[in-house]
Amino acid sequence: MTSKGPEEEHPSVTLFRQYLRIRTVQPKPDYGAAVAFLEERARQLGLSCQKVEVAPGYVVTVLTWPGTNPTLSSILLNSHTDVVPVFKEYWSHDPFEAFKDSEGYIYARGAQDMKCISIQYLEAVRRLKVEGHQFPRTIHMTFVPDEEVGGHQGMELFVQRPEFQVLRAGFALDEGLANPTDAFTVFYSERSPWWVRITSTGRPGHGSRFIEDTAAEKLHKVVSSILAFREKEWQRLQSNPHLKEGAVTSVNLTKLEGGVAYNVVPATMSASFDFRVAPDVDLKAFEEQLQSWCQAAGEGVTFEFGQKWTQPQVTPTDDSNPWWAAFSGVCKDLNLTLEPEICPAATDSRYLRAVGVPALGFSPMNRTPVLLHDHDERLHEAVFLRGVDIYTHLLPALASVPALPSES
Ligand SMILES: CSCC[C@H](NC=O)C(=O)O
Ligand SMILES: [Zn+2]
Ligand SMILES: [Zn+2]
Repeated sequence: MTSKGPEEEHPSVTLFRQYLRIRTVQPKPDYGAAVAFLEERARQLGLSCQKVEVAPGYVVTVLTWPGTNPTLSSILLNSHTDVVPVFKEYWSHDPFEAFKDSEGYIYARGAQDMKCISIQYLEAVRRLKVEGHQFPRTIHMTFVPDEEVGGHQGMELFVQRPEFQVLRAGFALDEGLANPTDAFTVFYSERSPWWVRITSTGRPGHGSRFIEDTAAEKLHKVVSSILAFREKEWQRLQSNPHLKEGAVTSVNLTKLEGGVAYNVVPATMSASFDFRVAPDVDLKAFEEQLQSWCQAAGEGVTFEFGQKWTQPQVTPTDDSNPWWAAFSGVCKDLNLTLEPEICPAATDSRYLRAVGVPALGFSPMNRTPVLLHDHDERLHEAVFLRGVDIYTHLLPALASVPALPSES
């Protein structure tokens, strides 16, 4: 399916490259251009297009292909429209040009995360419609803003809206990760992001003196406790070949703040940590642990949250879950090897799962290095087109799952 020159490029690849050129890059994404692009897709596909402004300037675009049995819950195909910033000087090609090299690799921010998937959904639906198919369940494609900065002005608000209730989502697909091997990664849960800022206060004074009870000394103690915990989790991961990254809790020290001059001992210093808490962790006990690390460091050490997710959910990956049975059944028929895992990072799936919608994180990219958020993010056009094929098989199965006990 690889095409060589632009004149023989597959139209789905051309569309993908057009979408990649829209600069929906944080922190100032051009959402207007993305919404206009999606409205035009809806028009071309003969699908209804609803725009839900969840916050001023933040529009969720919903394209709907109605099913034949409106009593059944629907399939939600979710993708976010924003992409992360770039360090342009490290790229081999302009990250918003969607350059395709002679081998067929498409270079662009969003090539993996996750503009590929938006277009794959659209192209799979187009193909199935053209072939005259109709399925019992309605398929909604949701294109949401703001995911890359936490989804607080996107999916988090959307799931609380009446427009979301009306969709009656029974099951959702969302993003996953590329897999460098022959297998495909699928996420059934994710770790909870806890962004924690620890502030230490202590006695100030002249930098030449042996001052006791300084902010720095106490902050150092907490940092040591947390980094020791990090090491323990890292060792746990390293020593057990059955554990994948998402199954342990990670933490990184990502910010240190404080101080005004070399010779002034500051009264306040802070350290910020990005924790990703595994879904089997008792969150109450974990917060108590944070508390006790701070207390052990001395007086005047406190913490606050920049992000605190407390509703981790797991979508079952056994045949008791009819959605999993349909999804994995198709993969089996297509001879795709699945590697079910817990997503190490956070996606909009957490908001969906938290309101009771089972969700799988799946980006159909195998034999592809994980380049999301990285320099030279790229995807081979053949892998992209194979992804369209895969969705072309997944959608009929998912949209034909018979009525669940709760639906009859
Ligand atoms: C925790 S809100 C930020 C969400 C972000 N998601 C994708 O990279 C992440 O850092 O996982
Ligand atoms: Zn993403
Ligand atoms: Zn991302």
